[in-house]
Amino acid sequence: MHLLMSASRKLRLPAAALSAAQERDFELQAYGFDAEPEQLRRPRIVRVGLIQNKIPLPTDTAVSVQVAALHKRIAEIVEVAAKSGVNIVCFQEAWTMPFAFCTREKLPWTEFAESAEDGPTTKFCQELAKKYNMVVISPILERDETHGGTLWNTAVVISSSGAVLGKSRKNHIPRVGDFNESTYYMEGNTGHPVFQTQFGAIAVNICYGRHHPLNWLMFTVNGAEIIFNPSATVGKLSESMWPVEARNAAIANHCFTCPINRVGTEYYKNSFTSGDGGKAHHDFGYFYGSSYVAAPDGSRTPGLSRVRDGLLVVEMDLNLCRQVSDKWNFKMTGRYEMYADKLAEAVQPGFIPNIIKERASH
Ligand SMILES: NC(=O)NCCC(=O)O
Repeated sequence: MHLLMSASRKLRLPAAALSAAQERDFELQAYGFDAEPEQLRRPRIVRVGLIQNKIPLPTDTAVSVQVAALHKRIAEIVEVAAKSGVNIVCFQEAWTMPFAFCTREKLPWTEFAESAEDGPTTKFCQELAKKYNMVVISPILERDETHGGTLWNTAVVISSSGAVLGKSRKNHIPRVGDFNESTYYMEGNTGHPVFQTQFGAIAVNICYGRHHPLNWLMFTVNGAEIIFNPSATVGKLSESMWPVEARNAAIANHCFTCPINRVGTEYYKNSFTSGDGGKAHHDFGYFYGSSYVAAPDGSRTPGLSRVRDGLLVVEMDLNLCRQVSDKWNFKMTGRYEMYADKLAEAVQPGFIPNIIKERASH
């Protein structure tokens, strides 16, 4: 056997899970990654579930009705995740709402915001977590009443006990295409938290943070073994980058990465523009799904559908992270002290870039 040649293999799921997925009209795929046996550590096997979905109702439906429909849809998919043995489930970015930030309108979209600590969606997820002994990662639009009712793009992490373990706010806010999110919330202030769960050390790098290699790095500096990347992104803009970035992050940081994207096209009654000379339009384009999991050795699962709701179940042995690290030594060979010193200089106003030029000859 080749050392550390883990490729994703197909995983068999219970017939009850497969038939429920078919009845409920979503794709169900399952894969596994292996690691070498070790003498001193037992395998650390964990199953993650990635859920991608379209919004079930038109965007001009009453806010509470849209939220209730999304709760219902997710509950029926999570039930299948439980039947499939999932230990940690993650939903897509801002999963309780249409991705309406393109519009720049405040109402009704800001009404989707909820408390991360005790909002109705967090309570809903706490029930799921307790019922299925599952860690739930719930990315929502957060309203922070303690700080003037400010909005944030936040992933709430709920332990399998049902307790809120904490939250991780989106560090990088896009200013590209129709992603007009900077109208609503600021760059997150929670840093790079890692949540120690009974199934492993996990972190959440929300959507656009995917394009920032140092953002991934910092989560693993804090010890993340699995980094979830709940996203909302569209075909024309990012589909060529999607298969590369999270996979590269898994390799560069000796961890598993789990990018998730929503599906479908969301239509808005009022047209909007985004300052790029384009005609006013009513939608973002299509969200292309394609959620997948990448492993530290560079292998990955196939992606879910580009158009259908889906649940991707992936079993992994977390021992693979240290095995790949011991082989490639990126953490050991990284010159972090050199980068840290130089970056500290580079962010100062008086910084002079180190560029060596040929002297003019006379
Ligand atoms: N939701 C979000 O940050 N989207 C930005 C576009 C992208 O990162 O592909």
